[in-house]
Amino acid sequence: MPAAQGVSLVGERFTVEVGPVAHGGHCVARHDGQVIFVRHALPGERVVVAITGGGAKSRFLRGDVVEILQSAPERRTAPCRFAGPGGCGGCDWQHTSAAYGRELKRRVVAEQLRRLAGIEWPGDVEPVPGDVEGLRWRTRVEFAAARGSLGLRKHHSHEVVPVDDCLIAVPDIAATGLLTEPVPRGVTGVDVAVGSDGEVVAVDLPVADDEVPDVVERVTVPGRGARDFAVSARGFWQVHPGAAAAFVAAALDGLEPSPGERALDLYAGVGVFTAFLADAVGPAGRVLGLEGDERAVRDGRLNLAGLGQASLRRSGIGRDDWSDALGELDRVDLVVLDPPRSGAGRDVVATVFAHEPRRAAYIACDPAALARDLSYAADAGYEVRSLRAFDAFPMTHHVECVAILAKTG
Ligand SMILES: C[S@@+](CC[C@H](N)C(=O)[O-])C[C@H]1O[C@@H](n2cnc3c(N)ncnc32)[C@H](O)[C@@H]1O
Repeated sequence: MPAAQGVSLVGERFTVEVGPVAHGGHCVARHDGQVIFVRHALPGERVVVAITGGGAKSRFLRGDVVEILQSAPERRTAPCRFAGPGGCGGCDWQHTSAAYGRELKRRVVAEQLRRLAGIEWPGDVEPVPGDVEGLRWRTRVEFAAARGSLGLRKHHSHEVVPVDDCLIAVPDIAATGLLTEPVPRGVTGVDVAVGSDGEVVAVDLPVADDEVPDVVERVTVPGRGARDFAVSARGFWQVHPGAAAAFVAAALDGLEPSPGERALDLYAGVGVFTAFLADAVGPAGRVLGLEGDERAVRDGRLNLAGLGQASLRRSGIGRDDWSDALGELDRVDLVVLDPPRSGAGRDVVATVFAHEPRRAAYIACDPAALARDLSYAADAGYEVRSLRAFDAFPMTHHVECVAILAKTG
């Protein structure tokens, strides 16, 4: 531990009153004035917490609940036997219902928007259509190998907890038998993806990108039809089967694209927004998707075959000369921004809004990054017209937002 953090407090136990939920899957408590981010707690509980990180002079400590002295009414026994202190780090909120998990996420989204963007958000976190109590939804899982078997990592650790099932994963994943079979020598992990047609692809790691097969993902958007997307079994794809369609519907409902409009899809992946936008703007319109990953661009071009008004270019958004690519469009009416967890950042946001789009849809997997980018958009003269949040990762702290922006005023 760095000297600046003082004497390590790891292993110490303190009795604390648990305060509000915080971004990251924990609640805030205090001991002797020092903040502790407590996992496996719920607001309003009185618990004994064992410190797992930090020292006497640290800005904050981390800890796990090891005893519950007074439980919250929303607490339940985790359905998964691998969840909990010292267990698998994949889920944060197994010890409550999916509905209360959404309430906790609502508080986090509202707090991030208020604190970082000065926005009061009155919304709720919506379940993704088709979700059943937050279990058995995940269609892609990365298992790590250790001591001859597969498992999932502990929170903030490389240590692997062997598992024979994962209750948030679709049943087809455990049904492969992989989790109970010995792992061959040299295999460091297995990535499993289940396509929407039920095909299960398991890829031993390490592997070269080019050797990873595609799976097919069908996206059906009410009122906008169905499209199939080929995507690498290790490439980016929404892991909740209802998520991609829910986000496309929310984005396009907010953008209200018209025939002939010009649209930009930034961080386009394998082209899911590009394709549905292309359908909406029609042959007289134009859609340009930009994506940095070579394999995603290759798959995306195949997915867009037959849509003459759509193109996908490889571009490192925010890196050298990326904005030159925008010259392919004679104007920008609509924008979709779907950046990675770190957000788009001030420069990308400023560049995009300098084109004065009629509307933009921002799809965000991190509410703090979203709030920061919305504040940059406000500096560029754009305000939030609507913001929906989706529980696309039940039982975890992750939450996805779709914000629609238009010119202020
Ligand atoms: C959250 S995913 C969204 C993908 C796609 N819109 C979808 O819904 O399937 C973010 C995408 O941004 C890409 N990406 C990350 N950083 C990038 C950058 N600087 N320039 C271009 N693409 C980037 C990733 O490869 C990934 O495909």
